[in-house]
Amino acid sequence: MHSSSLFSFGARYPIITCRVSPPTLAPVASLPLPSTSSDSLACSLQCPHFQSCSGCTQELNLHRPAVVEEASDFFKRYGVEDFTFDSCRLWGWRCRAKLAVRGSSDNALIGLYQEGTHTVVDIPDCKAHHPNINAAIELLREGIKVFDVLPFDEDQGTGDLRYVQMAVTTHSTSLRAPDRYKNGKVQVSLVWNSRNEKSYNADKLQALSSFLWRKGGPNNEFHLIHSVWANFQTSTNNIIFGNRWRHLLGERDFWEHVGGIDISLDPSSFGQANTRAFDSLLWKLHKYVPGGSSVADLYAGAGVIGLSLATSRKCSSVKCIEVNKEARLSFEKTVQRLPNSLNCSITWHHADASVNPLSWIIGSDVVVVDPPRRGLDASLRQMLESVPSIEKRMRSSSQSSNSNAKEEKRPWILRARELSVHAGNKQAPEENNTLPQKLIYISCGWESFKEDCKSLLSSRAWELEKAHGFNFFPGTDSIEVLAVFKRRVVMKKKKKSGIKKVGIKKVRAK
Ligand SMILES: C[S@@+](CC[C@H](N)C(=O)[O-])C[C@H]1O[C@@H](n2cnc3c(N)ncnc32)[C@H](O)[C@@H]1O
Repeated sequence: MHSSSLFSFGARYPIITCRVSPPTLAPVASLPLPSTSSDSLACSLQCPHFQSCSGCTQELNLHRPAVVEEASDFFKRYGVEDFTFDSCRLWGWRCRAKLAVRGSSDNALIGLYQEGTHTVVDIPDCKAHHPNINAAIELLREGIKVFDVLPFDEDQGTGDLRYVQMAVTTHSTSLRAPDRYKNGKVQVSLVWNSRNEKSYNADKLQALSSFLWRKGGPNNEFHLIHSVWANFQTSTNNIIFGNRWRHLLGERDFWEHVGGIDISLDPSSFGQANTRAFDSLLWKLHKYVPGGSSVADLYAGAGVIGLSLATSRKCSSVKCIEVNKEARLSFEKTVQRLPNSLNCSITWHHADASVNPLSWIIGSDVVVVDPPRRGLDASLRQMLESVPSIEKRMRSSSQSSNSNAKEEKRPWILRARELSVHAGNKQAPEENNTLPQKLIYISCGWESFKEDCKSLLSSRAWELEKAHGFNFFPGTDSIEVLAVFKRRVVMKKKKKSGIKKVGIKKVRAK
């Protein structure tokens, strides 16, 4: 149970929508809206791991990370007076966690690194995790002990289990909607320190996964485990996952429901950690995309944003660009569950958005970018800043060239076309030379966003129309931003004609 309210702090503060949910799953009475120092207490983390674990940095005022005020002031400076902040769920929000496994089989440490070290802190009572992630961790800990699974030793490169990824699906249509979140099931991915499933320690992997399924699978009073996967990784670098994935037990497909569509997420593709907050962001985003638009979704992952727009805004075309080829399978599965009536050309391209970025946005009305924390690739940002001059050049060259379409020869475009997936009822539209009038920037990195935003605005190609913040990471001083830019209208200077103005007499109608 949670309380949901809208409260405004007047002109100086952003509008904050706060949904206060309790740290445990037991139903509690709605909490009154915090207004003074009692804010901090009502919305405090209350986590025993705070300060030893690097995951959370803010213990009080979870509903209002300090950066919100800075963001509000920043947007005001650029003409957006009505920045809003949606606070969403404050505890148990994390539906996707990657955790290191260290220590010994008798005393496994499953958690995050201590700030600035490679010492893993065990976090069995993490308040950010969906409670079923914590339950699955306990089961895993038991299995590690029973089967003498050796946690990874970074110095020696030895051991069996390096990391675990836990992802919760809250999409169970057999349950009543209010019961779905708390009954989420966990997809467990074990990152195994071997080349493949035939390696010397494969029997332990098999024993551990069977244990998780036996104790947490559908034959138990509480069905906790959705599925078990293995990822094989032997490299000495810090990269968590290797390239080889194996589905071991349970359902292969993992479904979630956000932004009005069912989405499939394989463990290897990017998924947002805060499912409910992402859902809120998507619904807000829909409002800014005119019906029937052509959309380019850059940094698309499995195409969740583009596909949700295709459905809700009846887009005429959606083009998703993503560098991780593993996301393709999830995209294809999601497309299969879209409504049959959709009259949209949908494509997903395995490509780097920073290489010839113009080719990806040409022909689109709206471009959506959702880059990693480091922000936009410089080549993409520069291209977006040059949109007006590119448009001008294209206009004059199309007037001078004849109308016969040229054969495409650029290798990176031909390659990306080969690696693309085409879905939807509609054929890909004829390529036209329009460039987007709207740019929607979704950001999880406030510092890089500010730099990109300032640069886009100083180019005078774009102006800010709206901005919203979402509490994607309660317990930290980070927020997710949704910023809407529109093309700046440039007033044409009147040409001096050189002819003297002749006074025009107003003739009154009689
Ligand atoms: C913050 S995630 C967003 C994913 C997706 N929009 C979603 O919400 O599920 C950023 C994505 O950008 C991808 N990416 C990073 N650099 C890229 C690039 N240069 N070109 C295309 N995709 C890139 C990553 O693989 C990742 O899937």
